[in-house]
Amino acid sequence: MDHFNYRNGQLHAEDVPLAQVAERFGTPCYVYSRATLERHFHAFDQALGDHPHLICYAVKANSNLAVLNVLARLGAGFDIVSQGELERVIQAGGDPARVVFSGVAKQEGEMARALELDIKCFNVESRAELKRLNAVAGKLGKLAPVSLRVNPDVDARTHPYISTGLKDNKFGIAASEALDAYRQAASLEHLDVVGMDCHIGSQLTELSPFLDALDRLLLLIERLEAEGIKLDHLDLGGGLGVTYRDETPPAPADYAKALLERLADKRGAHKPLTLLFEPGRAIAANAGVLLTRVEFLKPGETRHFAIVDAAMNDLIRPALYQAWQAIIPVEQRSSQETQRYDVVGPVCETGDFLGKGRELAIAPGDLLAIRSAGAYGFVMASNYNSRPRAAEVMVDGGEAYLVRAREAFSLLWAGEALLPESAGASHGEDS
Ligand SMILES: Cc1ncc(COP(=O)(O)O)c(C=O)c1O
Ligand SMILES: N[C@@H](CCCC[NH3+])C(=O)O
Repeated sequence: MDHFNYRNGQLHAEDVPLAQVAERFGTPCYVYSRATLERHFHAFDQALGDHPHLICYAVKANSNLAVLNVLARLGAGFDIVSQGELERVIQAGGDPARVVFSGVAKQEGEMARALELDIKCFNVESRAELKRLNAVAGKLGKLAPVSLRVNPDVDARTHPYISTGLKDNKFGIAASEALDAYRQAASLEHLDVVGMDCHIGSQLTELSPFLDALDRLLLLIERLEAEGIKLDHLDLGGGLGVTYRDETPPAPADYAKALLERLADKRGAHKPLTLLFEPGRAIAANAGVLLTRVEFLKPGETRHFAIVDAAMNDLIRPALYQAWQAIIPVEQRSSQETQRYDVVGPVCETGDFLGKGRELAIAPGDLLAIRSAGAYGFVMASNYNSRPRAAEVMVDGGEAYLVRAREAFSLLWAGEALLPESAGASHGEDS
């Protein structure tokens, strides 16, 4: 569900016609809907009802400051994977006490900064990380709250590049090793064991892998309790999928209900564990579109190309995962005949496509919207081909705000330097 709809043949974001946004801010341009972001956050938050919980939005999905700010104002927590994401959360008004820090290779400096800000929890992914965190916390005279990310070896049945909960994946601590790792954590002086977490993959469209993972974690929690290691929270990660085309993922309410029921079944009268979730895509994907303009139509012998001004450097999901995202005209035309196009960008790679074989009625100069681009869109953009990054706009009711300007060309060489004139003087000389 989102707030991108046609009215009088014009695609709108909330009450703003997208053609107007393109006119004002240029293309390519990401457009986000505040109302959709809010609705998606509430869907999770309300689904948990009275059960103690915290929704920690996964910043990696979309780390635009305005997006983070919208969520911070709703009282969201945040799941981060780098100091960069932490600084963005703080800049956007997020509460560090609601931040959980995931990732397989946290550096000492990143740990120190997170400890200084007193974040809620470190989701630790290896024994070596436990030791490093203990040492950093010791040096700073801090007690680091930790949860161990357990790899439950559950098949998330998603794209192999975004499956994270299998033995073969680099993430987390194997379930078979977890008890021992918890004992180690509990023995380290500067660590405070507070939770357990897992994240088995992204774009999951079925409930069963989540439930299987939960069952495995609950077994471990029981064993830990028997040894006197008591946890306050259980973090079930993110991963809930969205509809890009015809997928039918469970709604956040059904997903939460199923997990709460399983928890009630298995934990009975135990003191309730606070539940944490780390949704990224389910909150942001359908809250954004990428606007692009048709530069040329290029008929070919075997296929026709619609060459647009957005490219794989702006949205890499189609090229990287063969992901399908809807591409629709911003202004509907009834008169033109449709044609099948490969929608491609200006980048010099055959892999630079945004969609293949799309039926469109378009002419050069027309605007297209690539849907479901609010998550893993701008954040994965690059400057490949020395292309500046697209603008980002947030729509709120009838207003459109520029929340990040299109990158200036000067940024493409900021921080670089030519070699000094003297360099290379000895080059090629006989020694
Ligand atoms: C640890 C962790 N938490 C949360 C997420 C967010 O996942 P999603 O966007 O699928 O909800 C990810 C990415 O898959 C992740 O690696
Ligand atoms: N970037 C991926 C999701 C990665 C999830 C991160 N753990 C995508 O666009 O589908």
